[in-house]
Amino acid sequence: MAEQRVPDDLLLDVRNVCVDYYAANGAVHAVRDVNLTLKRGEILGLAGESGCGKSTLAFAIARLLRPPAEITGGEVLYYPRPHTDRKGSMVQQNRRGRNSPQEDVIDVLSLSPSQLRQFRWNELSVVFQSAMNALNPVMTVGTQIIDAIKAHRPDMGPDACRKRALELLELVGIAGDRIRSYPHELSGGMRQRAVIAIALALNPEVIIMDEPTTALDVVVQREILELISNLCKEFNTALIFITHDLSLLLELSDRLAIMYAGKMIEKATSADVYKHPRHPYSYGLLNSFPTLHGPRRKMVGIPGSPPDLRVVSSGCPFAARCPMAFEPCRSVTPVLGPATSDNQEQLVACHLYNPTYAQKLPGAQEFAKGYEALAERSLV
Ligand SMILES: Nc1ncnc2c1ncn2[C@@H]1O[C@H](COP(=O)(O)OP(=O)(O)OP(=O)(O)O)[C@@H](O)[C@H]1O
Repeated sequence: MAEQRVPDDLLLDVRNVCVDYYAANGAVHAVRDVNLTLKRGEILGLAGESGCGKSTLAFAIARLLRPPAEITGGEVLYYPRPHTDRKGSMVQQNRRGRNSPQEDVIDVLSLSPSQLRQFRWNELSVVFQSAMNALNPVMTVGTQIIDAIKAHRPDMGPDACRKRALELLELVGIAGDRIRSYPHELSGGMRQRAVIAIALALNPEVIIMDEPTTALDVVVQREILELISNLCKEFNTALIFITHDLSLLLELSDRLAIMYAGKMIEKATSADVYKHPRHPYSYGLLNSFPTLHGPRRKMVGIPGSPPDLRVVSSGCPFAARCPMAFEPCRSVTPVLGPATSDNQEQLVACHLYNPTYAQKLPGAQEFAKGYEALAERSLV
């Protein structure tokens, strides 16, 4: 059988990844057989309620998980740019597509500790939750940026490092004279910008940001999101942006991946999710947050809470909270597939779209009615 050609713009291919946390009262199956792809320069939003496995998946991709977490299956394949493309990579260039991506694919889960150190920062950097508190309080912002550069580019002299630090500060909108400022001398938004500067320091191909703006007020949050989006576009840096706020992701991301109970339940372009959130959970999540733009929507929320991730049962994990659940949802596990035959890009794991069970495609009205009825019942 002929080998399938890897698309030129493919950067990350996460295949069937499973992660468990081993606890005294049983293993928590936090990520269950997740597949995900990320293209070069793409902004992918990873959404889902608290505890659905977003951070665990991101940590698995970056190989940052520590015991009691264990990756129990799957692969994380990374397609680096050819070396010929990387000359002078400290100064960002227009990035080109690759000739033969199959040639030097990296299996992230099999990297040795020293290979991992190379991989992180150079190829992938991570901005954690409450990132602005990640800065060292007793070091100036400049020193912290320069240290990050020096650690990975020992060949760079002090002047070149300082020049690069100033360049990075300017990129994220911080005046150069702030290079001597300590974190406590900066506002929350500025600290967040400094953290982004560090993440960009070595010009990685992909940045993972896990709820980086939740501690900021809405206005500053929007400024930071705009900055992130502009920088990613300017340097063709791919981004996995994690948040539970789906409406925020609709504005920032090219594509969305929505998780529930450790599983991927919908994957689609942001435009498609905006028009038609296909999974009842995606609809509920979208209507749990107000939007600054777009049509006014009635906020309904999703009554109930996610299931115990220690239990493995058949059926849809969302069935117990789903306003549209019907018989097969409780016994047959849905798999991701196209929601409609005319759009192979919008994948949903829901029996409502399985012709074997369902007759008519549900629309926003049915979802809205369903959730309202559910909310009324949960008040009784
Ligand atoms: N050290 C741990 N031991 C046991 N279970 C854990 C541990 N860390 C996380 N979990 C469980 O793994 C599941 C996934 O957690 P994770 O933090 O990845 O979710 P999340 O979607 O990123 O949530 P949040 O937005 O709150 O960070 C949750 O059920 C959580 O309770």
